[in-house]
Amino acid sequence: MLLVYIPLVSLVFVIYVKWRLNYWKRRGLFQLDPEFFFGNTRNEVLGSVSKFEVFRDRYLYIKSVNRKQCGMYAFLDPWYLPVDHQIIKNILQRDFSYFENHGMYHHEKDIVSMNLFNIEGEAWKQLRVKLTPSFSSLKIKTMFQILLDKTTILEKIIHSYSSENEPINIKDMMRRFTSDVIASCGFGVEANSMEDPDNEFTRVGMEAFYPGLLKFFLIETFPAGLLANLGLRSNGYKTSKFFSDLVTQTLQYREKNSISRSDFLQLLLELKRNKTMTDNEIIAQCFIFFIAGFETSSTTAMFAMLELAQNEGIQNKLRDEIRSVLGKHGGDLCCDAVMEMEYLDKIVNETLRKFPPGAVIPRRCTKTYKVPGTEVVIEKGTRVIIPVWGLHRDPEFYPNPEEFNPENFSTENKAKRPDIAYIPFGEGPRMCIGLRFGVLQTKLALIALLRNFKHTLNSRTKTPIEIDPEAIFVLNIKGDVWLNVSKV
Ligand code: HEM
Repeated sequence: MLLVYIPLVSLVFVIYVKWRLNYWKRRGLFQLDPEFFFGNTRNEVLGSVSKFEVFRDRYLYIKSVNRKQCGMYAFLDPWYLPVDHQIIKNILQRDFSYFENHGMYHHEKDIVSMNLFNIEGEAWKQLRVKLTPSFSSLKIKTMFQILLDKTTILEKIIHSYSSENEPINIKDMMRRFTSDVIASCGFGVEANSMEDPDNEFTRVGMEAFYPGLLKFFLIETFPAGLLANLGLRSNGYKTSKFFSDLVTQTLQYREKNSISRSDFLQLLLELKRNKTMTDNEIIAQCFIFFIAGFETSSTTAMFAMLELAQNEGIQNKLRDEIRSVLGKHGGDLCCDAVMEMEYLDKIVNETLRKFPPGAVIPRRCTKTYKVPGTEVVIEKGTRVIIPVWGLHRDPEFYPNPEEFNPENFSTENKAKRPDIAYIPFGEGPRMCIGLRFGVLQTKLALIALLRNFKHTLNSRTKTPIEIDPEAIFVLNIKGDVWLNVSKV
């Protein structure tokens, strides 16, 4: 009997898989050739290649065969990949109401997962409205002094490396700088990770960022309710507990001692006093500010330094600008001085173009959508991938996309391409809420590193660089980046 059933069940399975992997063809959409069962994601799931590079190259391939969009499969799950800039713009802006969710795992039992990035629909809208004032230019100006204090520490540390003629591991140093900034501006906690390498904050941040491919696969594949009830914590049990305890204790301390401080937690505490936010909601938002804020900015500063260390002319020009603007401000590193540094702005933009931390942006279709100007219909529930890195490396928008050229951001060159060709912070109502803060901390790190020091690439840095396949949420380099530093 078994001999009859096994081949029969196998046959039914094969037919089912093939039928699933024909989903896009049946809907009249060009599709990437899927592999049996794995679809188009085998190499990413096995960790042999970075999913960010895969999507960048897919974008370039699909454009090269003159297609505007395509279908693909994560195992048997159909995903939609637009490459036409107008379709992408519609999804992110005009037709946002069809694609308002990131489609990320979240469940109430997993407190930190209920954060602004993950939650959906009406709950997201309401929370976004409540949190937006916390990130206004004015609020960020009130945190400037905290940022400045951390910048001064960074500069002192760089000074000691140069005096001792020691190379700096800039990847690690930038992580420590941004985690100290966010811990302090976020919740008034002095993480001191720049001075204390074994600090808990950096460890916790790394655990959240590198969950491992297996856990990522589970989260992407199985229903959130099932996983949460089985005890899964998307960002690790220790990370969740660390944040819950830290925020709860800080909240209690401030309430008990009537302490007020100009940081994000204070703004959340005011929402709690107005009865518009609960303790658990506060914990989740503190968590996402830390997680979304530290690795994105630290990799931006790291990639910028990697480029500058290899482009002496650009590095010198930037240092000249920093010195000249600070000179006009009597040597005072103030918010206005940072805003006046136009070349620095171009360099940060060019870094975010060449190496966008959010190299793909996920969306979930929330209402069945007909792609304008085509017959293609995207069903409710379909995963959509916005190929940010592909747009940023598209020769149609950037004539020499592999070259690090800050002049890509001259007024003249910006006017030559559509705005949507540059979206390191996403676009539309769901774009990054911490944009200003992220850019400011990156710029301050670069000022501290460059105004009095010259950097070159140390031979311990592996070139050409490799992208880390295990970096799942934020684009990163495999291995470390070492720089020689000397006083100028
Ligand atoms: C260079 C620095 C940064 C980059 C490149 C970056 C990039 C991004 C991107 C690509 C998104 C998704 C946007 C979309 O779906 O359209 C995002 C969302 C988000 N970012 Fe950032 N980010 C940065 C810094 C920060 C900082 C400093 C914070 C907080 C302190 C932050 C908090 C968030 C949050 C909470 C969201 C979710 C917004 C929502 O879903 O409504 N980010 N970021």
